[in-house]
Amino acid sequence: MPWNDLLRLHKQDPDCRIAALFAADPDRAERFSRLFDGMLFDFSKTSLDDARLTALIALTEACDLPARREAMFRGEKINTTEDRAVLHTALRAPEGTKVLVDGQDVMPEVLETRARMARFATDVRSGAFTGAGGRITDVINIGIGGSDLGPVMGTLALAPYCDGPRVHFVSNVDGAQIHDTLAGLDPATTLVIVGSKTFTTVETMTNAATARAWMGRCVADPAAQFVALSTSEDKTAAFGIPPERVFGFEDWVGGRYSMWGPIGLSLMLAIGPDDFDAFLQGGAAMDAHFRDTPAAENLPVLLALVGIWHHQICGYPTRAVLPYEQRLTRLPAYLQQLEMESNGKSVALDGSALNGPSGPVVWGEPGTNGQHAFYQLIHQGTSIVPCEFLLGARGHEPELAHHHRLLAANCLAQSEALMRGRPYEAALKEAHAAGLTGPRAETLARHRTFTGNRPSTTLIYDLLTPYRLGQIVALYEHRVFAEGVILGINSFDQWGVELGKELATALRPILEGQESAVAKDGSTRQLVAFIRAAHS
Ligand SMILES: O=P(O)(O)OC[C@H]1O[C@](O)(CO)[C@@H](O)[C@@H]1O
Repeated sequence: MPWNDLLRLHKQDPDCRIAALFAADPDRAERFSRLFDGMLFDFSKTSLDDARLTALIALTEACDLPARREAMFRGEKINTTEDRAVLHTALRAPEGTKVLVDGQDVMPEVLETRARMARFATDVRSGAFTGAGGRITDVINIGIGGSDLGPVMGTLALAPYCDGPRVHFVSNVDGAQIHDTLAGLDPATTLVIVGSKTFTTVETMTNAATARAWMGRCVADPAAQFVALSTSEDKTAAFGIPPERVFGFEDWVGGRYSMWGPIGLSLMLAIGPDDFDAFLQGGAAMDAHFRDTPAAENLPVLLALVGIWHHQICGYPTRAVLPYEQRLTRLPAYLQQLEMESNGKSVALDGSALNGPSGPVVWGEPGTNGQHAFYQLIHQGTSIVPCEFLLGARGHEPELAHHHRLLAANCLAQSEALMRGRPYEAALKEAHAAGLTGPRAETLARHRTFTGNRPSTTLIYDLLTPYRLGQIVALYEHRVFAEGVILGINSFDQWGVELGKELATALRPILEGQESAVAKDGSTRQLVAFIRAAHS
């Protein structure tokens, strides 16, 4: 039983010193790192050794990960609760690939939509497509969750490649966001993209209606400057967007896996179809690697296994994602949806209660900013937080290479400090050297002691190009899938978001004063009363 083996291996040496593993094995860094297509995943600063890694790999065999993976790529309906295939990989598959769903090759339609998107993006970027006031200067992507986070994250990440119209994102139903976004824009030169898989999400439809009313005040035919991205042609037509500006996709693309197709249109408009193609190629390269590489060499599988070691076996409750890459500032938020909406479940695929913990809490912030905020807890708090560092070896600003050297030095210093720590004796010596003596020196030394032995991994690559971003996003997608398979979870549904939506619908007439709050609990009644009072 691999789970029992893993628990036993952890129990045998729960405080195994990572630094001692390095001391015992001069080749540890190489042996616990994997290089793939320009990126190096270094997991040597963890407490994994050969036996532990072998037991983790046995997990992938016990759940038959290779067969499950093939089932996904082959278009089988592995999202069983929604009876859907899971084929976001088709969106980035190269021409010539065949992908069957219910016996039908979906690739001709995928490629046709990709080509239509490229033609439209080229027209907008060149000025061939205009608004009522001429060339499009600004694009607003209205969408939420998977219809927002991927394009926002990608557009920020690839800022050096953005040479199209300015792209803005509105997701929150809080009117403050659309108000502040529209405030600086000219409706006559703005294009509005409404991105929603279902075209029913209340936040998106509310924002879309507000944007249409705003545009309608200056533009005779506002629908002419609207684009829809959705699986639902009926609903986009009912909203008044003509079919030539609707880019459709199928229900086998999950919202949080959808930035590779129509939902990525805002990114394509920003960086252009060629760079968007490079992004797809990076994703496809990671697909081929994930599909064809044995577990011990397979980057997404190894990321999943290291995560399982830390969360399910060592019991560390959260994981920090720390990009030393300011332009990946929204990567942690993107990964929160990808990982927590996918694997935050307590029921296994067969409907039974999950046998152990689900996926962990994922959080983070770019370095070096985080160092001056929450790293204190990471270094000295009582909870151990495994850290995932990401670092580009080069930046896009050669004239600012000294900034980048400092950035890289900080990233490397953090993982070194987390592992090495500073023993009490060293802290005491420093206190003595600073002229302190007796109990004062000892107390200060205790405050300045770092236990160390805190695990981290580093994903390092040359430069954050569109191709590289594609690899990184697909790497994390497959990591989530591999983790879900090992835990026995369906990573592709999200029933846990439904109840809040239903209750919000019921609360709306109560807040409007049309219905009574009497059936609500005391806290909800009190909050309703406070809001109503503020409006009276
Ligand atoms: O694209 P849609 O259908 O508007 O959904 C937006 C988001 O809402 C969710 O369904 C959760 O409420 C996400 O899974 C999805 O990404």
